[in-house]
Amino acid sequence: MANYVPIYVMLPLDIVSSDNVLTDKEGLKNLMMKLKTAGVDGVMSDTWWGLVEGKGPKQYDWSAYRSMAELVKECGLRLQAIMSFHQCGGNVGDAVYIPIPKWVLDIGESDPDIFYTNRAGNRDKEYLSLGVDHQNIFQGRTAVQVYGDFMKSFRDAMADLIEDEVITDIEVGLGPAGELRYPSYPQDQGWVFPGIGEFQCYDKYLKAAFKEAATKAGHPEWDMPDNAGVYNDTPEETGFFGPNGTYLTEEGKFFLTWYSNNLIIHADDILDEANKAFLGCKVKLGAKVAGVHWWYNDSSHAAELTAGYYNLYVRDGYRPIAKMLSRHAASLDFTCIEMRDSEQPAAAKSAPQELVKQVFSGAWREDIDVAGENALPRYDSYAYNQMLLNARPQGVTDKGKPKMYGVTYLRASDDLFKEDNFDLFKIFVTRMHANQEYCSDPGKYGQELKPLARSKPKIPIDELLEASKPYGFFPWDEETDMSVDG
Ligand SMILES: OC[C@H]1O[C@H](O[C@H]2[C@H](O)[C@@H](O)[C@@H](O[C@H]3[C@H](O)[C@@H](O)[C@@H](O[C@H]4[C@H](O)[C@@H](O)[C@@H](O[C@H]5[C@H](O)[C@@H](O)[C@@H](O[C@H]6[C@H](O)[C@@H](O)[C@@H](O[C@H]7[C@H](O)[C@@H](O)[C@@H](O)O[C@@H]7CO)O[C@@H]6CO)O[C@@H]5CO)O[C@@H]4CO)O[C@@H]3CO)O[C@@H]2CO)[C@H](O)[C@@H](O)[C@@H]1O
Repeated sequence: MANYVPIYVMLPLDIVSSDNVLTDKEGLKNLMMKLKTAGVDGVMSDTWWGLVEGKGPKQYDWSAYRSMAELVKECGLRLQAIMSFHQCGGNVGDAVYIPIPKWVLDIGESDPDIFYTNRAGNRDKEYLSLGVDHQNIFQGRTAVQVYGDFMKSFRDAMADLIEDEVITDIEVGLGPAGELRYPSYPQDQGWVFPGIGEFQCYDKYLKAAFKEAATKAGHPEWDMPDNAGVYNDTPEETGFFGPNGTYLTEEGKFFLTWYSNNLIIHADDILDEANKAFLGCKVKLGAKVAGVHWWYNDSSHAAELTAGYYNLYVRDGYRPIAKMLSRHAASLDFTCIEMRDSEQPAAAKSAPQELVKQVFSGAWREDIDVAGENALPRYDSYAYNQMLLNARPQGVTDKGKPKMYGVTYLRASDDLFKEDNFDLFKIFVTRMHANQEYCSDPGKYGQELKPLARSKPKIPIDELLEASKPYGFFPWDEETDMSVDG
């Protein structure tokens, strides 16, 4: 079974209503039973902070999500639960609007700087700015404490389902769309693909933190960029990302290091809370990293930089993240594994295939597990074959390595269940399993769940950054040996 890659399917975003009720239990059960007939291993679902802690601080109501998780068990599936500390709405495919809790938004009324802010002063209410991670302003708690309490409450509410190994994965929400990133490309502020996006660090908390860092570095005169353009610019249109741009100067490098380090520290702190919350539980922690593939082939990697991934030809922006995850034994869940370079518009200088290779290679070098998702809904064999290739980049091997820890398909929908689409999807599932029967015991394919041990000691940021030295990629086959067409 060594080559078996488990496959999960994302549940619809709106299974729980805005008043925190599981609206169509029967319909959801049918959907899951249908997925079960395809042989999938499990499902992934958001658990929205805005719904569960919506009534007030620490007033958790898990009843709807418990019902959902019990259904998962009844259907013989496993559950990957997302700790969704973000808003639903504002990203590609967001069919419903679920804000963060009202009592938190109310705090934002008097202190709008709790939200990520672009240079023009626009606030993004999808997720709290990491600038307030350690600010004691949430009715006596810091943001990190609020996230930690939510996860402990989840563990208490779901203890039996964790014990029964129904809930096996915890995706820790670390930013907008649940991904570890800044909201640099918000559609509701006018961003369209493939705009370079904007830095989002102009709230008062992050501005003060930057001034302090620059002063400590002996440059009190350094400031955040004022020449990085606007959402839909190309790199050349800006002074920051253009040829010989500011990003290559000492001041630019200092800013980019600070901006991207913030994200790593943010994730490290919250994962530490997650580790404490799930200590001793047989679950795997995971963190999502967004597939920002546009402008990857431009020297500036502008879109990755504004998202907080300080990745250049001469600097690996992802492996330090993987190294940080290694201390929590967490998986890196990367989110554009279906895409091929040839499908992208030339003007976007996009390279999803190389990006996937880079991110996966870095993670495997740091000895952590890699999981993945498709970024956009796809039902065609090209997308499935690309996902299969990335799941086992060297095909079926004696040792079953390298291979992904799991793949989560985005997403269950009426389109997926159309006869032709679903028939192909079933073949895809079988191929993910390397043409083997569905297996209910992850131990048989080397993924036995062990009780979560305490995170290893903190790795100083300078040590994490040693991993930014670029290395080559792992060897990758040209095409999968498990094509859905075969
Ligand atoms: O429940 C869990 C979470 O779920 C949601 O978050 C997930 C999110 O939904 C995912 O997209 C993913 O997030 C990332 C992703 O990793 C990043 O790569 C990035 O996505 C960008 C994408 O990579 C870019 O290519 C670009 O996409 C644009 C695309 O390139 C354009 O061509 C166009 O696509 C249109 C297409 O032109 C149009 O024909 C049609 O196509 C569909 C077709 O109609 C249909 O028949 C079928 O064949 O499928 C076709 C493909 O969908 O519609 C397309 C879509 O409108 O526009 C695209 C959008 O501009 O930009 C993308 C960014 O906008 O960024 C994503 C967000 O960070 O993973 C997330 C995490 O799981 C929820 O948002 C979360 O709240 C939940 O927690």
